Amino acid sequence: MLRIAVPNKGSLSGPAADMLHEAGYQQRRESKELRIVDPANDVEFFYLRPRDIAIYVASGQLDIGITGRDLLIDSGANAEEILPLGFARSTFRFATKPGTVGDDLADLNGKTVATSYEGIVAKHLADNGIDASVVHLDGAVETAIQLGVAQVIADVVETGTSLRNAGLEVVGEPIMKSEAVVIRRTGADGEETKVQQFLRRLQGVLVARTYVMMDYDIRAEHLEAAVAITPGLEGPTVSPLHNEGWVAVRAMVPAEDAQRIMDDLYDIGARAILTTAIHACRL
Ligand SMILES: Nc1ncnc2c1ncn2[C@@H]1O[C@H](COP(=O)(O)OP(=O)(O)OP(=O)(O)O)[C@@H](O)[C@H]1O
Ligand SMILES: O=P(O)(O)OC[C@H]1O[C@H](OP(=O)(O)OP(=O)(O)O)[C@H](O)[C@@H]1O
Ligand SMILES: [Mg+2]
Repeated sequence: MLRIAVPNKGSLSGPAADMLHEAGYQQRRESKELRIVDPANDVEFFYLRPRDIAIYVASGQLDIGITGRDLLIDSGANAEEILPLGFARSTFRFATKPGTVGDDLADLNGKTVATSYEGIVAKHLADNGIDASVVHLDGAVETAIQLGVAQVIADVVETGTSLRNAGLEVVGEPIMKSEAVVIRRTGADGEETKVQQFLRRLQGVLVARTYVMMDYDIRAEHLEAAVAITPGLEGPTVSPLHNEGWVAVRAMVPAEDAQRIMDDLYDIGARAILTTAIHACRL
């Protein structure tokens, strides 16, 4: 049975459960459940603190886990990212009160940096030869500056609202970009067939979320121009129509471009242009 770690709280937990549900896996019914078995899919899910997931996966007790890239790197655990999942996207940045330090990393010399991600910050400072102290806080680190615990913070930024509310601004280059990822113990090869099947299911959800199916009719002489607009994945399906000189074309297109593609197809003579959602797929 495949043993999988899933975030039990925080920004990762809801979207991770939604994605697993869309991939056809049973998920827990209430938030206090710490473990469930999905016998139909031969999978066992463990609901763990996001920060601990890389440690469990690295220990070899769990085959795979879903966590944040930043949490994986911060943990220093012997696990690696095998599939990015496109949700819980964030940037990890330094921030401070305006005027405290400039954009040069060297300005952090001698300063105190508060963060919940001590591993990432200490390594970044050391790699860049900066001599700054790091104070570990569990969360709400934006307040550390007002309360005098640090002059600088390093934290997850998504919309920037938390920083603005605390009267802070980002300084320097982003330290890293993060999103939810599937992780596995570095070099692991156990349960290979089941792991690959699990990854294909999640990839199927990612594709279903990012592509739509587009169908249209076009005169045969404009087909090449239409195929250039909708090349599909392995080339579009082209079928003859009952009306001589016309063909029907079917191709997957990126959902975010669908409206522009429909305009472009219309302009070269395509008609009866339809888009439909993809609910699941295996590429
Ligand atoms: N506002 C946010 N937007 C997007 N991703 C976020 C946000 N806050 C945290 N994350 C991501 O979520 C993961 C951290 O999850 P974790 O559950 O530890 O913290 P959290 O979501 O801040 O929850 P909490 O601190 O309430 O427990 C990291 O990968 C981080 O990049
Ligand atoms: O840029 P924003 O959209 O404001 O998002 C970033 C904020 O979200 C997270 O905080 P959370 O609410 O999880 O609280 P925490 O600091 O206690 O983790 C993160 O730690 C930042 O504070
Ligand atoms: Mg948080």
